[in-house]
Amino acid sequence: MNTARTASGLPFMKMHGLGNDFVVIDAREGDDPVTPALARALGDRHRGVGFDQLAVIRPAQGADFTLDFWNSDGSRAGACGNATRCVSDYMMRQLGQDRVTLLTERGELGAVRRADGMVSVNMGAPILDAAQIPVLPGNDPAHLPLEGDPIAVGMGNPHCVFFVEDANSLDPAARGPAVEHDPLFPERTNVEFASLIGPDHLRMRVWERGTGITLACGSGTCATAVAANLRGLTGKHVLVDVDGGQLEIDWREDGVWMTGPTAHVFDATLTPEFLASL
Ligand SMILES: N[C@@H](CCC[C@H](N)C(=O)O)C(=O)O
Repeated sequence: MNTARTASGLPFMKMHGLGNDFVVIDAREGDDPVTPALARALGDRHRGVGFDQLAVIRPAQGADFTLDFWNSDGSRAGACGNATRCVSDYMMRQLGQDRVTLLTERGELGAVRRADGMVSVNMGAPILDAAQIPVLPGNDPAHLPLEGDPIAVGMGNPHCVFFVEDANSLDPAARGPAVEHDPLFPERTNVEFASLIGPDHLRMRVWERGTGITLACGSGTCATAVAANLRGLTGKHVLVDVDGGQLEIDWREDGVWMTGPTAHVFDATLTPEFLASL
C-alpha cells in the first residue's frame, strides 16, 4: 500500500513489534503529511488511532527507503528499533526481497528476514561518547550522578539504563519521568530498568521519552544489552524479556543486531474530517 494523502483521506497501516505499536504512513509518493499536531492527534488513543510511535516511509537515494519516527507527544525520535523491524518486513514483502537497507537520522541501517520468519535489524554501533548521546558535558556516561548508578548509551537516541534487583517489581512510571527530564540529558532520555535473570538473559522494563511505558522498546533493549556487557553482567549475545515478549540482541563487530517478531494488524484511512480538524 503505497499511499499519499488524497481527497478521500490519508491511508495508514497499524503494526506492532511485541506490543510496541505503530501507525505507519507510506509517503513514498506525494508529500510527507506529518506535522507535530498530526502526530499528537493521531497518537491520542481516545480521539485518534493511538500508537507508541508514528513511522513515515519516504523515498531514499542509495537505499531502499527512508524512515522517520515520531513519538505520541509530537516529538521526533532518531531511532525506533521495533518500527524499523516492522516496516522492513513490509518493505521486504513489497520489494520481493529478504533484506533491505534504509536511511534514518543516524545513517544507513540494514534488516533481514531470518529463516524462522523473525526480522533482524542492525541498529548500528552503540554511542558511548557523552556529547553524542547526548549527556551533559563533564559527566561519565558509564557512571551517571543519579541514584542507582545508571549508564547512558546512545542507539541513535538516548538511553539511561538502571540495573535493579527485580525489574518486575518496579513501576517505570514512578522513576521514569524524572529521569527523562533530568538536566543531565539535554534532549531528554529513554529510561530502562533491567535485572539479570539468568546467564545472558535480562528482564527489562522501559519508560520511553515522548511516550511513557511501552510493552517493548527495541533501541532500549539494544542499549540495555550493551550496558549489561559493559558492566560485566553478560556476554554480547543476550535474550531480553520485555513486557510484550522476548527480543534477541547480538552485539557484533558491525553493530547491534536485534531480532524478534513483527505484526501488520490492519490498513485504514484517516477521514478528511479528522485531517481538517487539526
Ligand atoms: N519504541 C522504540 C523507541 C522509540 C523512540 C523513543 N521513544 C525516543 O524518543 O527516542 C524502539 O523500538 O526503539
